[in-house]
Amino acid sequence: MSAFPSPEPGPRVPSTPDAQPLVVRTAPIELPDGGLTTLVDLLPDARPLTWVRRGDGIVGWGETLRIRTEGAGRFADAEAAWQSVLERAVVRDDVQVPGTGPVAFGSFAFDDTSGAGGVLVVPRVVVGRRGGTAWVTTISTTLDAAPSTAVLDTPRAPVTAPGAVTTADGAVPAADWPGVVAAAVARIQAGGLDKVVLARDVVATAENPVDPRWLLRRLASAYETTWTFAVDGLVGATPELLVRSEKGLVASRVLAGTIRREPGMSDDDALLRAAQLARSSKDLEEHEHAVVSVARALEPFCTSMNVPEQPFVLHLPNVMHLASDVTGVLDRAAAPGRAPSSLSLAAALHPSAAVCGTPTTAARDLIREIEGMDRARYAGPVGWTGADGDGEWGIALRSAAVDDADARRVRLFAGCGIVAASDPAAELAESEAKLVPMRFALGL
Ligand SMILES: C=C(O[C@H]1C=CC=C(C(=O)O)[C@@H]1O)C(=O)O
Repeated sequence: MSAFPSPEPGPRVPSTPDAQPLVVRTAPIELPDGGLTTLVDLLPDARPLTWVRRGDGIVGWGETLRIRTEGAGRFADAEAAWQSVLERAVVRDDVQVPGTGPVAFGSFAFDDTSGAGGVLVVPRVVVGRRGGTAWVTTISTTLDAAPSTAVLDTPRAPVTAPGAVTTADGAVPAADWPGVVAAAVARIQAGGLDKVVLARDVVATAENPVDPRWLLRRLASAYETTWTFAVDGLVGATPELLVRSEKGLVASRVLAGTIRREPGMSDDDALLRAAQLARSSKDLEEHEHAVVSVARALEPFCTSMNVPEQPFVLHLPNVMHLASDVTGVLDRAAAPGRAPSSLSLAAALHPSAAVCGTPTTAARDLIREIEGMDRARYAGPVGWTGADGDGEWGIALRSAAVDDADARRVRLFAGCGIVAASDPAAELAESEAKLVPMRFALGL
Protein backbone atom coordinates (compact mmCIF):
# COMPACT_ATOMS: atom_id res chain seq x y z
CA MET A 1 0.00 0.00 0.00
CA SER A 2 1.25 3.45 -0.83
CA ALA A 3 1.71 5.67 2.18
CA PHE A 4 0.19 8.54 0.21
CA PRO A 5 -3.36 8.68 -1.05
CA SER A 6 -3.17 8.07 -4.79
CA PRO A 7 -4.17 11.05 -6.89
CA GLU A 8 -7.43 10.76 -8.71
CA PRO A 9 -6.03 8.86 -11.70
CA GLY A 10 -6.51 10.88 -14.86
CA PRO A 11 -8.23 9.06 -17.69
CA ARG A 12 -5.93 7.35 -20.16
CA VAL A 13 -5.70 8.92 -23.59
CA PRO A 14 -9.11 9.40 -25.09
CA SER A 15 -9.41 6.74 -27.75
CA THR A 16 -12.96 7.36 -28.87
CA PRO A 17 -14.04 10.28 -31.04
CA ASP A 18 -16.49 11.43 -28.35
CA ALA A 19 -13.91 11.51 -25.56
CA GLN A 20 -13.96 14.82 -23.73
CA PRO A 21 -11.58 17.40 -25.22
CA LEU A 22 -9.24 19.24 -22.87
CA VAL A 23 -10.14 22.78 -21.94
CA VAL A 24 -6.94 24.73 -21.35
CA ARG A 25 -6.69 28.30 -20.12
CA THR A 26 -3.59 30.30 -19.28
CA ALA A 27 -3.74 33.66 -17.51
CA PRO A 28 -1.07 35.96 -16.09
CA ILE A 29 -0.65 36.10 -12.30
CA GLU A 30 1.47 37.93 -9.76
CA LEU A 31 3.74 35.52 -7.90
CA PRO A 32 5.25 36.50 -4.58
CA ASP A 33 9.03 36.40 -4.99
CA GLY A 34 10.18 33.65 -2.67
CA GLY A 35 13.43 33.15 -4.59
CA LEU A 36 14.65 29.74 -5.71
CA THR A 37 11.80 27.76 -4.17
CA THR A 38 8.85 30.05 -5.03
CA LEU A 39 7.34 27.55 -7.45
CA VAL A 40 8.15 24.44 -5.43
CA ASP A 41 6.58 26.02 -2.34
CA LEU A 42 3.22 26.19 -4.15
CA LEU A 43 2.94 22.42 -4.60
CA PRO A 44 -0.05 21.26 -2.58
CA ASP A 45 0.54 17.53 -2.27
CA ALA A 46 3.11 14.75 -2.39
CA ARG A 47 2.59 13.97 -6.12
CA PRO A 48 4.36 17.03 -7.57
CA LEU A 49 5.26 17.66 -11.18
CA THR A 50 8.26 19.94 -11.41
CA TRP A 51 10.78 21.38 -13.83
CA VAL A 52 12.61 24.36 -12.32
CA ARG A 53 16.00 26.00 -12.57
CA ARG A 54 17.20 29.14 -10.77
CA GLY A 55 13.64 29.72 -9.56
CA ASP A 56 12.09 29.74 -13.05
CA GLY A 57 10.20 26.92 -14.74
CA ILE A 58 6.91 25.13 -14.23
CA VAL A 59 5.24 23.12 -11.48
CA GLY A 60 2.03 21.16 -11.80
CA TRP A 61 -0.42 19.28 -9.64
CA GLY A 62 -3.52 17.18 -10.02
CA GLU A 63 -3.93 14.90 -12.99
CA THR A 64 -6.28 15.52 -15.89
CA LEU A 65 -4.79 12.93 -18.20
CA ARG A 66 -2.14 10.24 -18.16
CA ILE A 67 -0.53 8.67 -21.22
CA ARG A 68 1.29 5.43 -20.41
CA THR A 69 3.48 3.71 -22.99
CA GLU A 70 5.78 0.68 -23.14
CA GLY A 71 8.80 -0.72 -24.90
CA ALA A 72 10.74 0.54 -27.90
CA GLY A 73 7.73 2.57 -29.07
CA ARG A 74 7.35 4.40 -25.75
CA PHE A 75 8.40 7.80 -27.17
CA ALA A 76 6.57 7.60 -30.51
CA ASP A 77 3.39 6.26 -28.90
CA ALA A 78 3.44 8.99 -26.27
CA GLU A 79 4.00 11.63 -28.94
CA ALA A 80 1.14 10.31 -31.10
CA ALA A 81 -1.24 10.15 -28.14
CA TRP A 82 -0.28 13.68 -27.05
CA GLN A 83 -0.86 14.99 -30.58
CA SER A 84 -4.31 13.43 -30.71
CA VAL A 85 -5.16 15.04 -27.37
CA LEU A 86 -3.93 18.41 -28.65
CA GLU A 87 -5.94 18.17 -31.86
CA ARG A 88 -9.11 18.18 -29.78
CA ALA A 89 -8.03 20.64 -27.08
CA VAL A 90 -9.75 23.99 -26.67
CA VAL A 91 -7.04 26.48 -25.71
CA ARG A 92 -7.03 30.07 -24.56
CA ASP A 93 -3.52 31.29 -23.76
CA ASP A 94 -3.22 34.91 -22.68
CA VAL A 95 0.51 34.75 -21.91
CA GLN A 96 2.13 32.89 -24.84
CA VAL A 97 5.61 32.05 -23.59
CA PRO A 98 7.28 28.60 -23.46
CA GLY A 99 5.45 26.54 -20.83
CA THR A 100 2.05 28.24 -21.22
CA GLY A 101 -0.98 26.54 -22.81
CA PRO A 102 -1.25 22.75 -22.72
CA VAL A 103 1.70 21.09 -20.99
CA ALA A 104 2.57 17.46 -20.30
CA PHE A 105 5.33 16.41 -17.91
CA GLY A 106 7.08 13.19 -18.91
CA SER A 107 9.57 10.57 -17.86
CA PHE A 108 10.83 7.62 -19.88
CA ALA A 109 12.73 4.44 -19.05
CA PHE A 110 16.38 4.20 -20.04
CA ASP A 111 16.01 0.77 -21.65
CA ASP A 112 13.41 -0.40 -24.19
CA THR A 113 12.97 -3.62 -22.19
CA SER A 114 12.28 -1.95 -18.83
CA GLY A 115 8.80 -2.33 -17.39
CA ALA A 116 9.06 1.35 -16.40
CA GLY A 117 8.04 2.34 -19.98
CA GLY A 118 7.07 5.95 -20.43
CA VAL A 119 4.57 8.37 -18.98
CA LEU A 120 3.17 11.77 -19.89
CA VAL A 121 1.10 13.41 -17.17
CA VAL A 122 -1.15 16.36 -17.94
CA PRO A 123 -1.72 18.20 -14.65
CA ARG A 124 -4.90 19.93 -13.60
CA VAL A 125 -3.00 23.09 -12.66
CA VAL A 126 0.35 24.43 -13.90
CA VAL A 127 2.05 27.48 -12.43
CA GLY A 128 5.07 28.89 -14.25
CA ARG A 129 7.54 31.70 -14.10
CA ARG A 130 9.99 32.97 -16.67
CA GLY A 131 11.90 36.11 -15.87
CA GLY A 132 9.36 38.62 -14.68
CA THR A 133 6.38 36.82 -16.20
CA ALA A 134 4.26 34.39 -14.18
CA TRP A 135 1.16 32.48 -15.17
CA VAL A 136 -1.33 29.85 -14.18
CA THR A 137 -2.83 27.28 -16.52
CA THR A 138 -5.82 25.15 -15.72
CA ILE A 139 -6.45 21.99 -17.71
CA SER A 140 -9.71 20.15 -17.37
CA THR A 141 -12.42 18.41 -19.31
CA THR A 142 -15.05 20.90 -18.22
CA LEU A 143 -15.47 24.63 -18.59
CA ASP A 144 -14.12 25.76 -15.21
CA ALA A 145 -14.06 29.33 -14.10
CA ALA A 146 -11.16 31.29 -15.62
CA PRO A 147 -7.88 30.56 -13.84
CA SER A 148 -6.92 33.10 -11.22
CA THR A 149 -4.57 33.69 -8.34
CA ALA A 150 -7.08 31.70 -6.28
CA VAL A 151 -5.15 28.56 -7.23
CA LEU A 152 -2.28 29.95 -5.20
CA ASP A 153 -4.51 29.53 -2.17
CA THR A 154 -5.00 25.80 -2.84
CA PRO A 155 -4.77 24.16 0.59
CA ARG A 156 -1.33 22.64 1.02
CA ALA A 157 -0.68 19.43 2.88
CA PRO A 158 2.25 20.03 5.22
CA VAL A 159 5.63 18.87 3.94
CA THR A 160 6.95 16.30 6.35
CA ALA A 161 10.63 15.53 6.85
CA PRO A 162 11.77 12.00 6.06
CA GLY A 163 13.07 11.56 9.62
CA ALA A 164 15.94 9.16 10.22
CA VAL A 165 17.20 7.61 6.98
CA THR A 166 19.36 4.51 6.58
CA THR A 167 20.94 3.28 3.36
CA ALA A 168 21.75 -0.18 2.08
CA ASP A 169 23.29 -1.68 -1.03
CA GLY A 170 21.07 -1.83 -4.09
CA ALA A 171 21.12 -4.54 -6.74
CA VAL A 172 24.92 -4.76 -6.80
CA PRO A 173 26.75 -4.27 -3.46
CA ALA A 174 29.13 -1.29 -3.51
CA ALA A 175 32.01 -3.64 -2.67
CA ASP A 176 31.32 -5.69 -5.82
CA TRP A 177 30.82 -2.77 -8.17
CA PRO A 178 34.53 -2.18 -8.95
CA GLY A 179 34.57 -5.78 -10.20
CA VAL A 180 31.81 -4.92 -12.66
CA VAL A 181 33.77 -1.88 -13.79
CA ALA A 182 36.92 -4.00 -14.18
CA ALA A 183 34.98 -6.44 -16.38
CA ALA A 184 33.90 -3.50 -18.57
CA VAL A 185 37.47 -2.17 -18.79
CA ALA A 186 38.63 -5.64 -19.91
CA ARG A 187 35.94 -5.72 -22.61
CA ILE A 188 36.93 -2.26 -23.84
CA GLN A 189 40.63 -3.18 -23.86
CA ALA A 190 39.78 -6.35 -25.82
CA GLY A 191 38.35 -4.07 -28.51
CA GLY A 192 34.62 -4.76 -28.21
CA LEU A 193 33.68 -1.11 -27.66
CA ASP A 194 35.17 2.30 -26.78
CA LYS A 195 33.04 3.43 -23.84
CA VAL A 196 30.28 2.16 -21.59
CA VAL A 197 28.43 3.93 -18.78
CA LEU A 198 27.81 1.71 -15.78
CA ALA A 199 25.47 2.62 -12.96
CA ARG A 200 24.60 1.41 -9.48
CA ASP A 201 21.78 1.99 -7.04
CA VAL A 202 21.53 2.50 -3.29
CA VAL A 203 18.34 1.91 -1.34
CA ALA A 204 17.42 4.47 1.32
CA THR A 205 14.78 3.73 3.92
CA ALA A 206 13.27 6.66 5.79
CA GLU A 207 11.37 6.76 9.03
CA ASN A 208 8.46 8.60 7.34
CA PRO A 209 7.04 8.49 3.82
CA VAL A 210 9.34 10.58 1.65
CA ASP A 211 7.53 13.65 0.36
CA PRO A 212 9.12 14.64 -2.98
CA ARG A 213 8.49 18.29 -2.09
CA TRP A 214 10.98 17.96 0.77
CA LEU A 215 13.62 16.72 -1.68
CA LEU A 216 12.76 19.36 -4.29
CA ARG A 217 13.13 22.28 -1.89
CA ARG A 218 16.57 21.16 -0.79
CA LEU A 219 17.73 20.39 -4.33
CA ALA A 220 16.39 23.63 -5.83
CA SER A 221 18.19 25.68 -3.15
CA ALA A 222 21.53 23.85 -3.09
CA TYR A 223 21.87 22.93 -6.80
CA GLU A 224 20.41 26.03 -8.41
CA THR A 225 22.21 25.64 -11.75
CA THR A 226 20.72 22.18 -12.30
CA TRP A 227 17.24 21.35 -13.57
CA THR A 228 15.28 20.19 -10.52
CA PHE A 229 12.57 17.77 -11.57
CA ALA A 230 9.82 15.53 -10.25
CA VAL A 231 7.63 13.35 -12.44
CA ASP A 232 5.60 10.44 -11.11
CA GLY A 233 7.85 9.81 -8.09
CA LEU A 234 11.17 10.30 -9.90
CA VAL A 235 12.95 13.26 -8.29
CA GLY A 236 16.34 14.78 -9.02
CA ALA A 237 18.58 17.71 -9.89
CA THR A 238 20.16 17.00 -13.23
CA PRO A 239 22.98 19.13 -14.62
CA GLU A 240 22.55 17.55 -18.09
CA LEU A 241 20.06 18.91 -20.63
CA LEU A 242 19.32 16.36 -23.32
CA VAL A 243 17.48 18.88 -25.48
CA ARG A 244 15.67 22.17 -25.29
CA SER A 245 13.62 23.12 -28.33
CA GLU A 246 12.31 26.64 -28.49
CA LYS A 247 11.07 28.56 -31.52
CA GLY A 248 13.19 26.60 -33.99
CA LEU A 249 16.40 26.62 -31.93
CA VAL A 250 17.72 23.52 -30.18
CA ALA A 251 20.30 23.24 -27.43
CA SER A 252 21.85 20.36 -25.55
CA ARG A 253 24.23 20.53 -22.58
CA VAL A 254 26.46 17.47 -22.89
CA LEU A 255 28.34 16.32 -19.80
CA ALA A 256 30.90 13.55 -19.44
CA GLY A 257 34.19 13.52 -17.56
CA THR A 258 34.08 14.21 -13.84
CA ILE A 259 36.28 15.21 -10.93
CA ARG A 260 35.14 15.32 -7.31
CA ARG A 261 34.81 18.51 -5.32
CA GLU A 262 35.12 17.94 -1.59
CA PRO A 263 32.95 19.92 0.82
CA GLY A 264 34.70 23.06 2.01
CA MET A 265 37.28 22.99 -0.80
CA SER A 266 38.72 26.47 -1.39
CA ASP A 267 38.10 28.22 -4.70
CA ASP A 268 41.82 28.01 -5.50
CA ASP A 269 41.86 24.26 -4.94
CA ALA A 270 38.71 23.91 -7.01
CA LEU A 271 40.37 25.77 -9.87
CA LEU A 272 43.38 23.45 -9.66
CA ARG A 273 41.05 20.47 -9.83
CA ALA A 274 39.21 22.03 -12.78
CA ALA A 275 42.52 22.46 -14.63
CA GLN A 276 43.41 18.83 -13.88
CA LEU A 277 40.05 17.72 -15.32
CA ALA A 278 40.45 19.86 -18.42
CA ARG A 279 43.82 18.15 -19.13
CA SER A 280 42.79 14.56 -18.29
CA SER A 281 43.02 12.50 -21.49
CA LYS A 282 40.77 9.80 -19.99
CA ASP A 283 38.03 12.37 -19.24
CA LEU A 284 38.47 14.17 -22.55
CA GLU A 285 38.00 10.84 -24.34
CA GLU A 286 34.83 10.11 -22.34
CA HIS A 287 33.56 13.58 -23.18
CA GLU A 288 34.35 13.40 -26.87
CA HIS A 289 32.25 10.23 -27.25
CA ALA A 290 29.28 11.96 -25.61
CA VAL A 291 29.54 15.11 -27.74
CA VAL A 292 29.87 13.13 -30.98
CA SER A 293 26.79 11.03 -30.12
CA VAL A 294 24.67 14.14 -29.50
CA ALA A 295 25.97 16.03 -32.54
CA ARG A 296 25.32 13.04 -34.84
CA ALA A 297 21.82 12.53 -33.49
CA LEU A 298 20.86 16.21 -33.87
CA GLU A 299 22.45 16.76 -37.26
CA PRO A 300 19.64 15.28 -39.41
CA PHE A 301 17.18 17.74 -37.84
CA CYS A 302 19.26 20.91 -38.22
CA THR A 303 20.23 23.30 -41.00
CA SER A 304 23.19 24.55 -38.98
CA MET A 305 24.88 23.54 -35.75
CA ASN A 306 27.50 24.77 -33.36
CA VAL A 307 29.56 22.02 -31.72
CA PRO A 308 32.28 23.51 -29.48
CA GLU A 309 35.78 22.20 -30.11
CA GLN A 310 36.76 22.35 -26.44
CA PRO A 311 34.61 21.61 -23.40
CA PHE A 312 34.35 24.01 -20.47
CA VAL A 313 34.38 22.93 -16.83
CA LEU A 314 30.98 23.04 -15.13
CA HIS A 315 31.28 23.61 -11.37
CA LEU A 316 28.69 21.98 -9.13
CA PRO A 317 28.81 21.79 -5.33
CA ASN A 318 29.75 18.07 -5.36
CA VAL A 319 31.58 17.52 -8.67
CA MET A 320 32.98 19.27 -11.72
CA HIS A 321 32.21 18.06 -15.22
CA LEU A 322 33.56 18.58 -18.69
CA ALA A 323 30.65 20.25 -20.47
CA SER A 324 29.78 21.28 -24.04
CA ASP A 325 26.75 23.29 -25.12
CA VAL A 326 25.72 22.02 -28.55
CA THR A 327 23.24 24.23 -30.38
CA GLY A 328 21.43 24.09 -33.71
CA VAL A 329 18.77 25.61 -35.95
CA LEU A 330 15.95 23.21 -36.73
CA ASP A 331 15.30 22.43 -40.37
CA ARG A 332 11.66 23.41 -40.59
CA ALA A 333 11.56 22.89 -44.36
CA ALA A 334 12.42 19.20 -43.94
CA ALA A 335 9.31 18.62 -41.85
CA PRO A 336 6.47 20.25 -43.76
CA GLY A 337 4.26 22.27 -41.49
CA ARG A 338 6.02 21.28 -38.28
CA ALA A 339 9.48 21.09 -36.81
CA PRO A 340 10.19 17.85 -34.94
CA SER A 341 8.85 18.10 -31.40
CA SER A 342 11.10 18.27 -28.37
CA LEU A 343 9.93 14.79 -27.42
CA SER A 344 10.84 13.31 -30.79
CA LEU A 345 14.25 15.03 -30.56
CA ALA A 346 14.73 13.55 -27.08
CA ALA A 347 13.85 10.13 -28.50
CA ALA A 348 16.41 10.57 -31.29
CA LEU A 349 19.10 11.66 -28.84
CA HIS A 350 18.45 8.92 -26.31
CA PRO A 351 20.58 7.14 -25.19
CA SER A 352 23.54 9.46 -25.66
CA ALA A 353 27.05 8.26 -24.88
CA ALA A 354 26.85 10.26 -21.62
CA VAL A 355 24.63 7.51 -20.20
CA CYS A 356 25.11 4.52 -22.54
CA GLY A 357 28.40 4.42 -24.45
CA THR A 358 30.03 4.02 -27.85
CA PRO A 359 29.04 2.30 -30.05
CA THR A 360 25.53 2.59 -28.66
CA THR A 361 24.31 -0.95 -29.33
CA ALA A 362 27.43 -2.66 -28.00
CA ALA A 363 27.36 -0.46 -24.89
CA ARG A 364 23.67 -1.06 -24.28
CA ASP A 365 24.18 -4.82 -24.65
CA LEU A 366 27.07 -4.75 -22.19
CA ILE A 367 24.97 -2.74 -19.71
CA ARG A 368 22.23 -5.37 -19.98
CA GLU A 369 24.79 -8.12 -19.54
CA ILE A 370 26.84 -6.90 -16.58
CA GLU A 371 25.18 -3.98 -14.79
CA GLY A 372 22.89 -6.25 -12.81
CA MET A 373 19.90 -3.93 -12.38
CA ASP A 374 16.95 -2.34 -14.15
CA ARG A 375 17.71 1.40 -14.37
CA ALA A 376 13.97 2.03 -14.79
CA ARG A 377 13.61 5.78 -15.48
CA TYR A 378 17.07 6.76 -14.17
CA ALA A 379 19.22 8.03 -17.09
CA GLY A 380 16.14 8.32 -19.32
CA PRO A 381 14.65 11.57 -20.64
CA VAL A 382 12.63 13.62 -18.13
CA GLY A 383 10.99 16.98 -18.73
CA TRP A 384 8.02 18.57 -20.39
CA THR A 385 6.47 19.30 -23.76
CA GLY A 386 4.01 21.95 -24.83
CA ALA A 387 1.38 22.27 -27.53
CA ASP A 388 3.69 23.58 -30.25
CA GLY A 389 6.24 20.79 -29.65
CA ASP A 390 8.65 23.07 -27.83
CA GLY A 391 9.86 21.77 -24.50
CA GLU A 392 12.81 20.77 -22.37
CA TRP A 393 14.10 17.26 -21.66
CA GLY A 394 16.89 16.53 -19.25
CA ILE A 395 18.63 13.25 -18.57
CA ALA A 396 17.34 11.88 -15.26
CA LEU A 397 20.65 11.92 -13.36
CA ARG A 398 21.40 12.76 -9.70
CA SER A 399 17.99 11.31 -9.08
CA ALA A 400 16.00 8.92 -6.96
CA ALA A 401 12.74 7.02 -7.38
CA VAL A 402 10.27 6.97 -4.51
CA ASP A 403 8.84 3.45 -4.26
CA ASP A 404 5.20 3.36 -5.43
CA ALA A 405 4.32 0.66 -2.95
CA ASP A 406 6.15 2.07 0.08
CA ALA A 407 7.04 5.77 0.04
CA ARG A 408 9.56 5.29 2.84
CA ARG A 409 11.80 3.48 0.35
CA VAL A 410 13.77 5.43 -2.22
CA ARG A 411 16.21 4.14 -4.85
CA LEU A 412 19.17 6.46 -5.52
CA PHE A 413 21.21 6.10 -8.70
CA ALA A 414 24.62 7.09 -10.02
CA GLY A 415 26.70 6.02 -12.99
CA CYS A 416 30.13 6.59 -14.50
CA GLY A 417 31.55 6.57 -18.01
CA ILE A 418 34.10 3.80 -18.38
CA VAL A 419 36.90 3.88 -20.98
CA ALA A 420 40.06 1.78 -21.40
CA ALA A 421 42.00 3.90 -18.88
CA SER A 422 39.33 3.81 -16.13
CA ASP A 423 40.33 2.78 -12.60
CA PRO A 424 37.55 0.76 -10.89
CA ALA A 425 38.21 2.13 -7.38
CA ALA A 426 38.21 5.72 -8.67
CA GLU A 427 34.93 5.08 -10.50
CA LEU A 428 33.33 3.83 -7.26
CA ALA A 429 34.46 7.04 -5.53
CA GLU A 430 33.08 9.07 -8.46
CA SER A 431 29.72 7.30 -8.21
CA GLU A 432 29.62 8.17 -4.48
CA ALA A 433 30.23 11.84 -5.33
CA LYS A 434 27.34 11.71 -7.81
CA LEU A 435 25.07 10.31 -5.08
CA VAL A 436 25.76 13.35 -2.86
CA PRO A 437 22.87 15.55 -4.12
CA MET A 438 20.21 12.93 -3.38
CA ARG A 439 21.83 11.94 -0.08
CA PHE A 440 21.83 15.63 0.85
CA ALA A 441 18.19 15.96 -0.24
CA LEU A 442 17.29 13.13 2.14
CA GLY A 443 19.23 14.83 4.95
CA LEU A 444 22.09 12.32 4.95
C1 LIG B 1 25.77 8.79 -15.51
C2 LIG B 1 25.93 9.85 -14.75
O1 LIG B 1 26.66 10.94 -15.14
C3 LIG B 1 27.00 11.15 -16.51
C4 LIG B 1 26.97 12.60 -16.73
C5 LIG B 1 28.06 13.39 -16.43
C6 LIG B 1 29.30 12.80 -16.19
C7 LIG B 1 29.47 11.46 -16.33
C8 LIG B 1 30.81 10.84 -16.13
O2 LIG B 1 31.80 11.57 -15.98
O3 LIG B 1 30.91 9.62 -16.04
C9 LIG B 1 28.37 10.57 -16.78
O4 LIG B 1 28.57 10.38 -18.15
C10 LIG B 1 25.32 9.96 -13.43
O5 LIG B 1 25.40 11.02 -12.81
O6 LIG B 1 24.67 8.99 -12.97
